[in-house]
Formats: sequence, C-alpha cells, structure tokens
Amino acid sequence: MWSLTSLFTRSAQQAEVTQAKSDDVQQDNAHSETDSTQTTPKASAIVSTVQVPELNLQESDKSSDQTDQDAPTITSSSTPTTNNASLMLPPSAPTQRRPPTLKPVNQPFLAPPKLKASSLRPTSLSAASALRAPPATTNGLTTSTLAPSQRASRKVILGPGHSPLDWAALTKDPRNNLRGANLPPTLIKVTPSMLKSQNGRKGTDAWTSYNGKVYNITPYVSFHPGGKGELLRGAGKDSGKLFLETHPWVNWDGILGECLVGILVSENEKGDDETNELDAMD
Ligand code: HEM
Repeated sequence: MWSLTSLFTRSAQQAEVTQAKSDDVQQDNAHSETDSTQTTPKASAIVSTVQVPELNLQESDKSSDQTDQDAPTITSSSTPTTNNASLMLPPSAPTQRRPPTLKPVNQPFLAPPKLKASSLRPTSLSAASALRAPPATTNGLTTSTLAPSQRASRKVILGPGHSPLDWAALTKDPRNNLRGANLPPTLIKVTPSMLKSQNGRKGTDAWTSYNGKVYNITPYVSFHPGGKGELLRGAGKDSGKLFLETHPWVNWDGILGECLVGILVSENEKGDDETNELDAMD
C-alpha cells in the first residue's frame, strides 16, 4: 500500500515529468512546424494528435491510485448517469397534456334539440298496429289471426247473465244438455236433409255444421257477441265460410264443444248403427 506522503511525492514527480515531456513536445512541434512550413502545411494536424496520446500512455503506466485521483475529473465530463439527469429538460408543462376543452368559455351550453310530440308518433297508425301484417285485400280474408284494428265493431250488447263467462259456466255443467232434447247420449249421424230441417224455425233447434261436425247453436244465440241474427245466418247449413270470414281467431270447439250433436254424413250413408260408428270416431 502507498502512504499519503509517498503518494504526493510520486504525483509531484510525475507532474514534473509530464510537464517536461509536454515542453519537449511543444519544442518538437515548433521545430516540426518550422520544417513543415517549408514543405507542406500538415504541421498543425500533427500538433493536436501528438498531445493526446502521450498523456494517455503515461497515465496507463501509473498505479491505480493515480487513476483514482483523476477519476472525479473524468467522471464529471463523461459519465452520463447522474449528472446528465440534471441536464435533462423538465417534463413538459401539464398544460400541453390537458385534454381539449369541452366547454366553450364564452358560449352557453347547447340546448338539446326540441322535439315535438307529433314527430315522435306516426301520424296515422300506432306502433303496435305498424307491426301487424297488413290485412289481405282479396276475398276479405286475412293471413293474420289478429283482429283487424281499424274495422268498425259489429258487436252487440249482450243481456244480463249472457257474458262469455256466463256461457263458460253454463257449458261446465253436463246436466244442462246443450246438445238439445230428444237426442241419444251418443253422437248421431246427420244427413244434409236433417241439417236443413234444423234451421230454428217452427220450434226446432238451430243446427249448423263446421268442419264436418254438427252443432246445436240455439243455446248460444243469446250469448253470441255478434248478435242473434248473425249467428243464425248459418242455421240449417254449414257456417265454416261465414265463420272464417268474420273471426277466424275464435275457438269454435272451445265455445260450442258441449253443443256437439253429431257428424255430417251423406244422405245414403245413414244406417241403423249410426251410434256405434260415431263412437268409434271418438
Ligand atoms: C253464421 C256464423 C256466424 C256469423 C255470421 C258471426 C258473426 C259475428 C259477428 C258479426 C261478430 C262481431 C264481430 C265484431 O265486429 O267484433 C261476431 C263476434 C263473435 N262471434 Fe260470431 N258469428 C258466427 C258464428 C259464431 C260461432 C258459431 C261462434 C262460436 C263458436 C261465434 C263466436 C263469436 C265470438 C266469440 C265473437 C266475439 C269476437 C271478438 O270479441 O273478437 N260466432 N260474430
């Protein structure tokens, strides 16, 4: 290990040696400069290149202590870690990163557009009616099972105790015998001539056929929302066409199931075993 005294002494000696060498170099440079002026103008380039390598070569031969002493000087000029940080530009001002102003300073808030109530509604149809399929124009038939919304109602005012609920209560009791009097408990075969004679006149019950089955509609006449006259238009004949033209959404058998008399057969088809055949169809 070097002592401090020897260190300083050594450093002083080296400084003297360095100074002497530097003087020699300058003398040599001056001398060479004098010579170069006589030949070529390259002397100035030699001066700058000679000084730097000599200093580095001498220091490389010195001890590590010497380099440590020089270290602060070198570090201050070349190390980019800490000191360069002080040279970095400050972060950009926060005003540059602000989001764009959403609100004009001197302008009031924009009012929402004013909508008229009429502009939110269709002029003629309601939203629900606009979603429905348009009614068919041919033959008065419609492809939809929904009731037409714009057709004038032809319903009648039903008498007291003749609401649909009253009818439903009536059909639940089998003792009411809605099929009619003087009929066997089982279904019968009905010929077209029989159906025609059961038209509701002369004290007879009114029968009608629908999908090949015959019903007694007399008990339902006063419960029919469309009125007695409309329902009796099908008396003594088939009501399928009129029924489907008027209200295809109505559940026929759900209303008149207890009024089922029998099935419609051809004139010569009726036999003595009509009851057994009808039972077999059930
Ligand atoms: C000749 C056969 C029939 C005709 C001509 C007829 C006619 C009518 C008419 C004009 C209406 C009024 C529709 C309206 O403007 O709202 C109506 C309603 C009604 N009819 Fe008939 N009808 C017949 C047979 C039947 C039968 C057999 C039943 C039962 C199975 C029935 C059950 C009803 C029902 C439930 C309504 C009310 C419909 C509703 O509220 O939308 N009709 N009928």
